[in-house]
Amino acid sequence: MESPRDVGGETMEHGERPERAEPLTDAEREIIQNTWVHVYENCEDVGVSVLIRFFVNFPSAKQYFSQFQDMDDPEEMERSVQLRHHARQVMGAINKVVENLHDPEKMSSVLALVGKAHAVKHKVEPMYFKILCGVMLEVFSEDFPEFFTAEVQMVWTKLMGAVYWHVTGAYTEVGWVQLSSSAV
Ligand code: HEM
Repeated sequence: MESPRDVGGETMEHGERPERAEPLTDAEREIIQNTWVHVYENCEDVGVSVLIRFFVNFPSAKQYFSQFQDMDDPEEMERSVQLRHHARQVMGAINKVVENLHDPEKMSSVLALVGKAHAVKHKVEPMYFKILCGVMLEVFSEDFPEFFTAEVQMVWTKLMGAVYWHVTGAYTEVGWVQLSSSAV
């Protein structure tokens, strides 16, 4: 099991929520949009790789998925319809965020919806979002080393910090109280 990459912001368990997500500059937005194009062209493959890495390294995250909670074999996971479906959903939501970087309200409403659904419907421990954001960055950087230079990775870390900030904001709004440190 690996320790999660830090995508910025303190965990909710520590109760130290930054007042706002660090805003992106115009140049940073452009960097994200230019690099995302390459990732999104391979949306499904990259999304599936991200989720397999996530579930292999953090097996407790499988508990929320009825169809593969008992699966350990990455090849079997790759064939799971539910995993592939969630990979598309995750990548689709990130695409919406990237498309709306210039519109903070839209970006925040997209992520608030994601946060609310995961808190209320799926009851996912929010710490897993931080972990998954870190895994996304790791896989994007490994799969597209020519685009994800150190500078680009830093900008993406900032975006992932914003994603986590908005998602956890929605958890707070719906009164999430199930705080535990069992995620890692
Ligand atoms: C940036 C991270 C994530 C994004 C953008 C995302 C996006 C989505 C979307 C758009 C849906 C469908 C909407 C809905 O059900 O209302 C969904 C469903 C779901 N998500 Fe996520 N998700 C993320 C992270 C996670 C994590 C970390 C977990 C658990 C460890 C998780 C577990 C689930 C489950 C269990 C479902 C329902 C799946 C099903 O019905 O087959 N998600 N996700």
